[in-house]
Amino acid sequence: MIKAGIIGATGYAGGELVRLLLNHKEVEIKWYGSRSYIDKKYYEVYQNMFKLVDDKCMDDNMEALADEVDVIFTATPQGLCASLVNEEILSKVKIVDLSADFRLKDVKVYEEWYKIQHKSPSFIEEAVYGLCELNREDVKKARLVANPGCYTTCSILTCYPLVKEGLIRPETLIIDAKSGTSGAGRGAKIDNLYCEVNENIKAYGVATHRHTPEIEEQLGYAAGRAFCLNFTPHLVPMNRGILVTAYASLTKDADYDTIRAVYEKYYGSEYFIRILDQDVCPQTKWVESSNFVDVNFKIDKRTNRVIMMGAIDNLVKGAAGQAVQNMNLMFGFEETEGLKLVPMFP
Ligand SMILES: NC(=O)C1=CN([C@@H]2O[C@H](COP(=O)(O)OP(=O)(O)OC[C@H]3O[C@@H](n4cnc5c(N)ncnc54)[C@H](OP(=O)(O)O)[C@@H]3O)[C@@H](O)[C@H]2O)C=CC1
Ligand SMILES: CC(=O)N[C@@H](CCC(=O)OP(=O)(O)O)C(=O)O
Repeated sequence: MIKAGIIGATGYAGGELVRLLLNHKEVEIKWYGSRSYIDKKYYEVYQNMFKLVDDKCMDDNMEALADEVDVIFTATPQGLCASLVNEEILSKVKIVDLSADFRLKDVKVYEEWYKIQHKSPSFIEEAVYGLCELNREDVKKARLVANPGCYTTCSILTCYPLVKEGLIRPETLIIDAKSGTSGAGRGAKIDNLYCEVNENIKAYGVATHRHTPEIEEQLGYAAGRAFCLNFTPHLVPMNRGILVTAYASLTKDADYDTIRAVYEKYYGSEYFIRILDQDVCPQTKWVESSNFVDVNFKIDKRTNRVIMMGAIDNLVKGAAGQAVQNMNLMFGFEETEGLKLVPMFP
């Protein structure tokens, strides 16, 4: 049994971590970190936790926390983890950071897209990008894991097999993505008010969204060359879920069986990635509250393009579920422990 602390336990991603870790056989939560609710009972922030959690919220003192737990999750705004971490802390505990602080290897790219100065660039090189299905062996050895973004997880896993096999032209890739509102966090923002989101759909961050360089970097590693792509996110009136539809020109003629075999090659033995049957398009409802990634594709013979599709729950595989999956690998637990969640429907 290991002890865990969550800095940012009162946010949506942190709250989802609590839900998942309460059902994990090998973990006991010791620290419910907060900024606004210090000394308040955690269940008073989330009444769904009434009679399940009796602890009070604590501060974000990572040094004190490092003496009490084996693993720290930081589910906090961009910049916070980088401002708290140091060598002494990392010599005592493992950290899974759900923010973007250690995802991008080039600190200049981080500072340009996030508009903040990185407070501990010396740990960027060491941090492992925690997309478990692609970096499993490195995650097992890591002290510091950069948990991927929600849009990025879905986009990369949807396109990765065809990029890796050189079956699509990188310069033609366009990723259209849609997210539920929980992706924007629990903080009050006018854009996320009921009247702004309900019965509405809108693109945002067009040509400027900060997940673009993260997707480009990771697909660039797969392609073995720099990637430059269009990524357009949309906000849709649902609580959870990300749906990705990605378009690219094929480098050669390929039929259904050829492309299917490529997806099978990379994902055929992955528990959390489900390659759907021919002509079945992923839906967010089919993965809701689970750690699954549903993927599929369709070849458009008229345009010689392939259309790749993927769906995840942004709070599970896009955040807390993936963080638990990473922790399982880092501590040598069964990778699926605490994560064999059956999707909710309807
Ligand atoms: N929501 C999602 O789908 C996903 C989120 N993420 C990432 O996870 C992180 C958290 O996101 P999310 O849960 O959505 O955000 P929320 O706004 O819902 O939660 C933010 C959390 O951080 C805490 N916090 C804020 N500022 C500080 C501070 N200065 N010191 C300590 N704690 C602080 C808040 O505490 P309090 O409420 O007590 O003030 C709260 O617990 C972000 O980096 C986000 O990018 C990643 C993938 C998906
Ligand atoms: C719907 C919505 O607003 N989504 C957030 C992204 C989700 C997130 O939390 O960002 P990271 O994955 O980088 O941590 C956004 O577009 O900024």
